[in-house]
Amino acid sequence: MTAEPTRVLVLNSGSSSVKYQLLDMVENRRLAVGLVERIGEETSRLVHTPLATGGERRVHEGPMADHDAALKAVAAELAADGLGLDSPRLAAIGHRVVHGGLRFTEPTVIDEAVLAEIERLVPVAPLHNPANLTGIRTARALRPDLPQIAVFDTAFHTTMPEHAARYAIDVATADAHRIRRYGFHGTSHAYVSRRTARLLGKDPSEVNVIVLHLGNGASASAVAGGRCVDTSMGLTPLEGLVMGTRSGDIDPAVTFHLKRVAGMSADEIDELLNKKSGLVGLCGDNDMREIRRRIDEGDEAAALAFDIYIHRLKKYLGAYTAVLGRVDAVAFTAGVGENAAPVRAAAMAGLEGLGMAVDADRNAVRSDAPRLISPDGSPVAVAVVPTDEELEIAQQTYALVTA
Ligand SMILES: Nc1ncnc2c1ncn2[C@@H]1O[C@H](COP(=O)(O)OP(=O)(O)O)[C@@H](O)[C@H]1O
Ligand SMILES: CC(=O)OP(=O)(O)O
Ligand SMILES: [Mg+2]
Repeated sequence: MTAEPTRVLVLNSGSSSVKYQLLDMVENRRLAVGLVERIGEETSRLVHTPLATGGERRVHEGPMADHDAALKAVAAELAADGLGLDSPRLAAIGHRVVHGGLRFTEPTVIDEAVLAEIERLVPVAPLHNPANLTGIRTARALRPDLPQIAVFDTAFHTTMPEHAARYAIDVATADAHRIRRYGFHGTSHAYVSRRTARLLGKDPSEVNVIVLHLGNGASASAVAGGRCVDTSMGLTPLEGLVMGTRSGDIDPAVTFHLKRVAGMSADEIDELLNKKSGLVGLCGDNDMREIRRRIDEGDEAAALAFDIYIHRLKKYLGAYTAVLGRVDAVAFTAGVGENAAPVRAAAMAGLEGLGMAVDADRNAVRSDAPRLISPDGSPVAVAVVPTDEELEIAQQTYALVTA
């Protein structure tokens, strides 16, 4: 008797990391989860947790030159638990792909034409699409017979109206080069906005939610009745909030100034704004835990970086309140949003006029569960809703291959 293929492997390849999960979609459980960090650096680190066997968490440190090496190491870990990629139980592999342009609005079976389109979009997602492509190519080489599905960060944002998606620049130039606001982290914004509605006991179609996805990359979205109507990232994942290493919003003339006055090349400016700006540019650290520790020790650069980060968040909360007209909930998610109570408290401080507040005791609770942190009777519900991009990608992948 051959067991049914009911399992999905999800690969979420970031610029220097891979998060992965193996899930059984019928038994509704995760069999293995893991993370490879610092790919391409001197020492990479793989952390693998074999949930199915109940085995111990395994940690390996050593150099992994690229995403190909990382993925082969992941495949070896899975094989060691009897969950290898050669398993007939595997139904598909689901890949997070960051930039899908306008062409991909749904999960898509990957073929050569799809790969070519993801490749064509590399210039507008230079930190992400190359890693996604390597992940896909390695996975296809390991299991050429298996459906490989791409789930795009941009898909959820394709409902944005033209007045939110267009930049106010010459239309002919914009159209010739497909310059518009695409938005990213869409899988997370979709999952979290729906999960927030459920937390309120409502259908997603009934509620307006502002989602703050605050990870290393960070973005805000305004979701009206389940549809995205605005988001803070644009043509590329550089626009919007202050991030770990990215500037977010700046006057575009800063770039001309850097070129003309500081003599920097386009590539150097790109590197400056994407990798040496944001929190790391302001204070040398991009990890919010380290920044809070330094603030507690009286470090002024860390305190200013934190204040700039919070000021930008408040501006988006105000903007999206105006865009939505009525806000039912604000949801904090991703590494910073889920874990950093001081960020949530500071972002909400003084926003009583918008109907937003946090209860200090509720905000201090540490938990993996979606939860409200606003006081009872608050006009806007403020929530912490852990994201699960991998589950969302697995569900979309399995739905496509079993349709
Ligand atoms: N306990 C914590 N307290 C504060 N910040 C945290 C904590 N845990 C993680 N973070 C922050 O979350 C970030 C990573 O978030 P994550 O959503 O995993 O990002 P990404 O998916 O972009 O790699 C870290 O850089 C750190 O700033
Ligand atoms: C699009 C994006 O910024 O993704 P990440 O947060 O994984 O870097
Ligand atoms: Mg992320």
